[in-house]
Amino acid sequence: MRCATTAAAVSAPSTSGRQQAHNAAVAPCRLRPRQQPFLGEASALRQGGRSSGKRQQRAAAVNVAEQQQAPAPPRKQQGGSSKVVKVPPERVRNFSIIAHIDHGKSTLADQLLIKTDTVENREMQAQYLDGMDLERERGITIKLNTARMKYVAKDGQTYALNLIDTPGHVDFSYEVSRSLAACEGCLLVVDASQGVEAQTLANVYLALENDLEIIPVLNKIDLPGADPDRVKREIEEVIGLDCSNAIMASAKQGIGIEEILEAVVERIPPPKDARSEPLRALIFDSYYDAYKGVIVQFRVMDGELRRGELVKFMNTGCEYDVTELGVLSPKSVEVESLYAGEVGYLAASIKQVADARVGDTITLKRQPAAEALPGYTEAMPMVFCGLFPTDADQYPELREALLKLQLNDAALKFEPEVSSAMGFGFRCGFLGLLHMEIVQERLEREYDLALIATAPTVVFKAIDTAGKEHIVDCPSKLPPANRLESISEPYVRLEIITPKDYVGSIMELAQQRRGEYVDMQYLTETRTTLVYNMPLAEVVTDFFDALKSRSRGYASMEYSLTGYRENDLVLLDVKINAEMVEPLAAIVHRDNAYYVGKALVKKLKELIPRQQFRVPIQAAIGSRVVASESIPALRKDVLAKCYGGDISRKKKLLKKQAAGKKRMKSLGRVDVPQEAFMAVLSINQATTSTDD
Ligand SMILES: Nc1nc2c(ncn2[C@@H]2O[C@H](COP(=O)(O)OP(=O)(O)OP(=O)(O)O)[C@@H](O)[C@H]2O)c(=O)[nH]1
Repeated sequence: MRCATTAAAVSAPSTSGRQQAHNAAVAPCRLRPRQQPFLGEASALRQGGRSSGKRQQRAAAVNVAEQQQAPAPPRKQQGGSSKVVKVPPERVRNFSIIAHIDHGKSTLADQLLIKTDTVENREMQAQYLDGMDLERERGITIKLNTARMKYVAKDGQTYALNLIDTPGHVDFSYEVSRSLAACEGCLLVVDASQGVEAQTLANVYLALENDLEIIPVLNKIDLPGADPDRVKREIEEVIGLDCSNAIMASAKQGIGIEEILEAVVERIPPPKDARSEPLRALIFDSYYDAYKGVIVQFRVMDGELRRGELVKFMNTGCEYDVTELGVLSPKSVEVESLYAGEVGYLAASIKQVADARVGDTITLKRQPAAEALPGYTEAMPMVFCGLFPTDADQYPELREALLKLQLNDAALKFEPEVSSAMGFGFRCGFLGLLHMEIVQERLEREYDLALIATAPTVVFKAIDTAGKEHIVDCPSKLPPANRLESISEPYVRLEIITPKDYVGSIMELAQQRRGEYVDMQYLTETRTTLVYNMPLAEVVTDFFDALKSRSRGYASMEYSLTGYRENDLVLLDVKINAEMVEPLAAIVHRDNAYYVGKALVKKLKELIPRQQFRVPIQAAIGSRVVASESIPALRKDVLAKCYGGDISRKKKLLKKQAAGKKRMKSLGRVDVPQEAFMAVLSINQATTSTDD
C-alpha cells in the first residue's frame, strides 16, 4: 500500500494538536525537557504575558490610539549597567554563532557572557539569551538575539564584541541570514559526538555567501562519545574548511571559552572604518514596545548616529527624532552615539508598525545617504493556513497583533481571508509547520487571542481552461473542476545526512513520499548523504518525524525549493452532515486520494463529538464520494450518571461540558473541534506505520 499523501497538513491550537504539528516540523528539532520556569514566569510578569498585557497597555506612555497595545518580546530587558565601552572600529568585532540545532550555540553564548562578565553570575541561567517564554519551554532558539560584550584580550587591548546568537531550526533560517549580514565572522559550532549535520552545511553556505570568516568550534568534547579528530576530518572533507586551528570546547563545562574569545579578536576582521560617510544603518530586527513604540535594531554600515538626531527611513520615507539610542548588552544600555560597524537599537516614538520595516535603511535627514542599502531578500513562505479568531469580535485585534508580530518576525506574511465556515480571518504564510505553530502560540500568548488554524497547505499553481494561472494558497481558490486544466505543485531538493545503516529504510520512505532519487554519496566511512527531488507537500507534513523514527534520531535533513511541476492532483472535499466544510478540504495526489479520504473520515468520526442526531461524514472528489462514515446519535446526556446527585456536581459536569465546547467552531449544525483540523497529519503517520 502506498502511504497517504496530502498537500494539506492540519493544525489546531490544542495541546495534542500542537504537539503533532511540532512533531511534523520539517527539520531537526529534538525537544529538551522544559527548563526551570524562572525567567519564563518572571518575564511574563515583567513584559505582560496574557494577564499583565492589558495593564501595560493602560500604562502606555506612547499614544498609539489607533493601535492595540501589546507586550514587547520578553528578551528585551530594560536597564543594565554602564558596561558599554567605546572603542575605535578596529577594536570592534561582529560575529554570529551558527550550528545545527542543539549543537550548543546558546550554551556557548552563555559561557561567553560569563567569561566577559557581561552577565553577573547571580543573574545567569541556562540559555540566557533565549528570553522568550516559548524558547525556554521548548528549549529551542526562535529569534536572533544580540549581546555586546567587553573583552580585554591577551594583547592588553579592550575590544567590543557584538555577538548574535541564531536559531538552528530550518524554519527560522531567515533569522540566521539576517544575522550573518550584520557580521564579519562567525563561530561554526559542531557537536564533536555527532559531526556535520544538514543545518551545519546549510548555515556554512549562508556564511560563505556573506563572505564571513568562519572559526570552527568542536563542542561537547566532554561527552564520552566525542570524537573530535573524526569530526575535524569530516568538516575538512565535507565543507572544505581548514580545521587545523579548530577550537576544542565544552560549552557545558566552560572549556575552550578563552580560546574562542581570542580567536574572535585575532581571526575575525574588524568592520571597515566608514565613520566619515553619510549615515546608513540596516534594520535587521524590530519589535513593538508598549511604552516606547517600535524599537528598531540595526547595524550601522556607514557614518555615525547620535541621540536626538532627525532620522529618515529610506524606503518608507518616514522621519523621526531619535529619543533613545542604545546597545543590548544583553540588557538595553543607552549610549550617546553609534558609528559604522556597531550594532544597536533606537526608539523614536514610532507609532505605525509599518514605518520601520526589517531591511530598511536609516539615514540622517540633514545629511542623507544617496542610496539605500540593498536590504534582504524577502522570505518566501512555504506553508499557508487560515487563522481565525474564535470570537469574531477579535478580528481587528488579530489584525493589529499580526502587524506587530510581523515586525518581530519578518518571515511572517498575511492577508485578509473570508470563509463561509469560519468568518473573517487571515491567510498566513510561514516558513514551515514549526514556524506556523510558534506564530499561533505567540499570538495567543502575547496578544491574548483565541485562534483556530485551518489545514496548512503549500502553494499550488493551477491553469484554467482559458490558460490563466491561479496561485492557490488555499484549496478553495482552485478553479471549479470543469474549468481546470492542470495543477502544479512545488518541488524541493531534499538532502538527508544519515548513518549508512539506515539508508535502505530511508530510501523506502522517500519513495513512499513520491521522492525521486537523485544522488547518494559517502560523507565518511559511516555516514551518507542522500539527495531526492520531492514534492514540498510531502516534506512539510510528517516527513521529518518519519525520518527520525526510521533512523533512531540520527538522520538530519535540509531542503530548498527548486520549482513547480505538473502532477495529477485533485481536490478532496469533506462534507459533514451534508455540508461542505471548506477548511477541511485538501489538494492531494489522485493515487492517494482514496487512502487519505478513507483515513480522514475515520479520524473525523473519532474527533467530532456525537450529536443528538446521526452525522454522516463524506470525502469526495467532485461528485464522487471516495469514503464515508457516520457518527451515531447521542444517547446519553452528561448528567445521566448523576441522577439524584448533588447540584454542585451536576453544575461541575455541565461546566466541564461547556468548557469543552468553548473552543469549537460551529459549522452548520455540527460542532467541529479544532483537533479535526489536525486529522490529515495523523493520517500520514498512521498510513506510514501501516506500510512499515
Ligand atoms: N555535554 C554537553 N552538553 C552540551 C554542551 N553544550 C551544550 N550542551 C547541551 O546541548 C543541548 C543543546 O544546547 P543549546 O545551547 O540549547 O543548543 P542550540 O544549538 O542553541 O539549540 P537551538 O538554539 O535550538 O538550535 C542542551 O541540553 C545543552 O545543555 C557541551 O559542551 N557538553
